Amino acid sequence: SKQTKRKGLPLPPGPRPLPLLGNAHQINTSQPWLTYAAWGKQYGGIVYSRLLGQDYIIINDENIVKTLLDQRGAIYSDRPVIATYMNKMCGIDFNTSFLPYGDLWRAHRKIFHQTLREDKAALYHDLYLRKAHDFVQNLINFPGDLETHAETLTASLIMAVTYGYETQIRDDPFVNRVQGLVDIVLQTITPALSALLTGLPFFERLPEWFPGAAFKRRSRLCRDLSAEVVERPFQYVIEQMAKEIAPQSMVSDFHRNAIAKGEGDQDRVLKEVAATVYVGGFKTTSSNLHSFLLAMVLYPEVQQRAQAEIDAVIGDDRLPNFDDRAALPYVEAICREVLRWSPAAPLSVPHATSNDDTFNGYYIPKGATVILNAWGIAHNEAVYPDPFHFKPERHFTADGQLKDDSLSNNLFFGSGRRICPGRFFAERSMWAAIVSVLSSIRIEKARGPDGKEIEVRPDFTTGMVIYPKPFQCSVTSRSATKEKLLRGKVTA
Ligand code: HEM
Repeated sequence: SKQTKRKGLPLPPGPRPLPLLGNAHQINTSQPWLTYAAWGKQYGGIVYSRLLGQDYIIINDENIVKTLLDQRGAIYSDRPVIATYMNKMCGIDFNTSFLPYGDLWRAHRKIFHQTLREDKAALYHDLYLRKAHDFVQNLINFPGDLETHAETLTASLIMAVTYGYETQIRDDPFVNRVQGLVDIVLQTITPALSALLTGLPFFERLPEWFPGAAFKRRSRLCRDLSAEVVERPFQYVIEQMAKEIAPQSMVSDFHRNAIAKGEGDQDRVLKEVAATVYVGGFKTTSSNLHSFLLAMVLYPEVQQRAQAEIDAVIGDDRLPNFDDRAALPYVEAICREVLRWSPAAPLSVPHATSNDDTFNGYYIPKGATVILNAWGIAHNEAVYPDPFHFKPERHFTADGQLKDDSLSNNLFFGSGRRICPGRFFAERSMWAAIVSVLSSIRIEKARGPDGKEIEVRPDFTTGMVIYPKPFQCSVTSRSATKEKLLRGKVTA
């Protein structure tokens, strides 16, 4: 056919006809990355499939990810048209993540680069630690609500770094508004839309997906909420700046510079970028923290080894800080293993080609959705033996050195020009939370009334972003001194 013969080259191999919908039993509908990984084994590192007239290229190999998404960034940096459409439907047109590859997207990335690149993300070290200490105290006081604590930590970090705004522990007006918007977005990103984004359904049968009355109501609510999410916190910073009491933040930083350079007209883009931080950073970061807690419950020997490392370096009379980071390689390996063991975005965020291309003798059509199967790569036993086992040791060389890799330069933050611009901030806030938890508390399986341990299974939700299903655990303080130190740092 015309499709397969263009340039005389075949499309990459893949299942034909696609065993889809009619043959739903052949695919795993709740974890499409499993199906993609199986296709990877059968057809190779690059696979072609087609759904509802759309071309999908699925990549199951890290080297191919680098070659295409990274080295051929000029072709592989667009987003699928359906993603842009989804932004509109959810009332979040401001969202950088789904903007088409073009000038507006470039203006967004420029602001991210100026405010959250590595040296800028490092300006907030005290903040990451202070919020991490609040997190540990919440875990000690209310161990039954891990997910809420992970989300509270993430929300308060995001609001502080973006706007210099200190959130209230409960019912914060800004957080509630953004949370409302995130909830609507999650409701709107139905399984059907996810299917179009990722090429495989997250559902058994094709449901109704076209906008009905409920959807129209929702989208009006979305637009109102969205306008507030973009405007209100920004105005807050401008007011704080006028009173000269605005702390360091992404918005105050950029705004001050822009005014100094006579570029005050960048405000609209700045507002949109700031509002995007929540959309991009909230569920992903809290998912990783939640997975870390789950791993610690399931792998007590890993927890003990990390605690021994921390105790040897830090002792009992202070808490860890960023100066200790290089001396704690095992903690570093735990952070890497969290990202690998349970990638928060198992299929990353889909890219799209803005031109035809050829690769290894295959034809890659323009407009194809390109999927990075992050979960599949992370669980390829040829690269990561015993892939379901949480094993920080795998990040060390045979002679005991931490492998030459950095946490932020990691496939699980995506690849190429669209790579996650929040990775330096995410990486540092994750490290601060993980090292603070390990140094101050012990997390274990909870015990039932019969005194027996309550079993915990590593079960995860499904969707574009995944996180552990609720599990029980017990939390105990490791040291009275550290508990006091934690409290000493807490803001009223
Ligand atoms: C551990 C936490 C996080 C993980 C695992 C993560 C992961 C990702 C991934 C996989 C992508 C897609 C990259 C690609 O298309 O190749 C992405 C994009 C993005 N992330 Fe993150 N992210 C995290 C935290 C954050 C934070 C804290 C922010 C905000 C500061 C953020 C903002 C964004 C934005 C704006 C994009 C879209 C970039 C674009 O389309 O150009 N992320 N992230």
